[in-house]
Amino acid sequence: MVQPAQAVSGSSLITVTAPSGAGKSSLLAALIQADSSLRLSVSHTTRQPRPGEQNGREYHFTTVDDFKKRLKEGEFLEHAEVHGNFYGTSRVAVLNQLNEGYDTILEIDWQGAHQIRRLFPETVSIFILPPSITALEERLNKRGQDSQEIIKQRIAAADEEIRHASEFDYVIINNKFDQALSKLAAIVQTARCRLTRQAIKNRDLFEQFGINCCNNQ
Ligand SMILES: Nc1nc2c(ncn2[C@@H]2O[C@H](COP(=O)(O)OP(=O)(O)O)[C@@H](O)[C@H]2O)c(=O)[nH]1
Ligand SMILES: Nc1ncnc2c1ncn2[C@@H]1O[C@H](COP(=O)(O)OP(=O)(O)O)[C@@H](O)[C@H]1O
Repeated sequence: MVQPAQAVSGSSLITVTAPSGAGKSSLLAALIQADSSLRLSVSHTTRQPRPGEQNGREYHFTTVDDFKKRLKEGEFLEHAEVHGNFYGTSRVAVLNQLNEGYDTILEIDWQGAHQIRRLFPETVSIFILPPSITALEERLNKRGQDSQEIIKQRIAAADEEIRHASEFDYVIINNKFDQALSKLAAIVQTARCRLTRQAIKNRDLFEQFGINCCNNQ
């Protein structure tokens, strides 16, 4: 069986999924700050920017028409509708990052993680749980960036999202932030070793994904 794109350049592809407010963005920001060889993929979304969010940094913000056009043109490695908005991962951007030698994290919902797992079975998938639904609600309120209506919608969706946690390779409960961060860092490190070993076996994917050959294996 052909193996994942992460393998082709010796870089790893990892997915991180969590209900809104569980703390995935905060954990990933801290992880990436401490490790310059890790990169996050910047998704396209039709959601409205929150206060402080910058186009091209948190997301590439776009319209529904533009998103659908990109989708039709095959631009996305995976995509999903989440909380009434479209989200998608740019195929070219991810493959370029992997090619440049960056281990790449996709912060995507369970539907996207499912698509990535089907495309690249060796991808390591991580699900982050909040300690409780009450904590989730408190965190979304404390974050203070969404309306009460949106917060309610996200809390209501959390139950269904959490049902998918058992499909993931690893589940982390984000109760104490520093402990969750240590666990995430350890899992990412293990994933990188595993995926780099796998890379050596999968050179046939270079051509399939249009990736330049690398010299580091
Ligand atoms: N499938 C998929 N999901 C995404 C993508 N980008 C973000 N998401 C997910 O969309 C959901 C909503 O994200 P967002 O609106 O930023 O809200 P947040 O979860 O409260 O930070 C989260 O579950 C994200 O992981 C993507 O490119 N693809
Ligand atoms: N372990 C934690 N304990 C308390 N608050 C947290 C913890 N982790 C994250 N938060 C806070 O919860 C809120 C939501 O976190 P965020 O990273 O935006 O979640 P997500 O990206 O999953 O929607 C933020 O205000 C963040 O500072």
